[in-house]
Amino acid sequence: MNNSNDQLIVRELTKTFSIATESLPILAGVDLELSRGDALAITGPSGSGKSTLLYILGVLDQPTSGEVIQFGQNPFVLNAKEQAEYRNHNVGFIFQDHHLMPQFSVLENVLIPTMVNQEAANDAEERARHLLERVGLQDRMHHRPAQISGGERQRVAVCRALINNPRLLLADEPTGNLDRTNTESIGKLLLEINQEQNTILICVTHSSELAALFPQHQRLRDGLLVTESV
Ligand SMILES: Nc1ncnc2c1ncn2[C@@H]1O[C@H](COP(=O)(O)OP(=O)(O)OP(=O)(O)O)[C@@H](O)[C@H]1O
Repeated sequence: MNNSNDQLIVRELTKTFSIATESLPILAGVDLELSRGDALAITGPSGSGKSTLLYILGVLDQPTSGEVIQFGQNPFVLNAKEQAEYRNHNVGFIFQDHHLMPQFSVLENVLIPTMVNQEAANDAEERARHLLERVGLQDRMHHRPAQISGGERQRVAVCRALINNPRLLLADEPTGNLDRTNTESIGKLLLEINQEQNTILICVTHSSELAALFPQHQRLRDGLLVTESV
């Protein structure tokens, strides 16, 4: 039986943006249930609300209505400071653009999220080194982001997302700037790490090649998630 402490549960989630007097419904009742170890790719047309959904799941935006329970907790009842702590402890983000700090080394970039997490800071450097070794960057730790390749930069971003041991890993078009070979290798890396660290992995992508690697695939259409046959 599934334990709700290990689950992400979304029921009837809606999101409507209001611009002046216009209201723009984007998510129209999304249902989703995932457990630790699950990996889901979400595809859908441009503007269908994929990033909006991911931002809500990452507690970076509020739903308009509906229920979101993550690991037995509703993060939307928390105040802003508590939400920031919740995100830091539970959620890892990977974006299309790596957002690495150019003036810091690869190792320092991976350590940034530990600076506000005292608990994680203890053995942080050892874990950062271990993660960078895990993704094959043991010889690039002291390079600056400009001194490594695009695929390597995205591997650093993966390590940075993992440094606080998140239970939920969210990737928004993580291979959008990469070629086919790097797309496949980042996709496989995310899926291997998802299994090794028992995370819930959700990846939004336009790449059908990347989505095809995932054991679960849903499409966002007309504000709803629809299962795609694999
Ligand atoms: N803060 C906002 N205020 C108003 N409208 C917004 C806001 N954020 C997103 N939208 C609108 O919501 C819709 C969905 O945007 P979203 O970025 O989630 O789509 P997407 O499926 O991720 O698109 P893409 O594949 O092009 O990245 C878009 O039409 C966008 O203009």
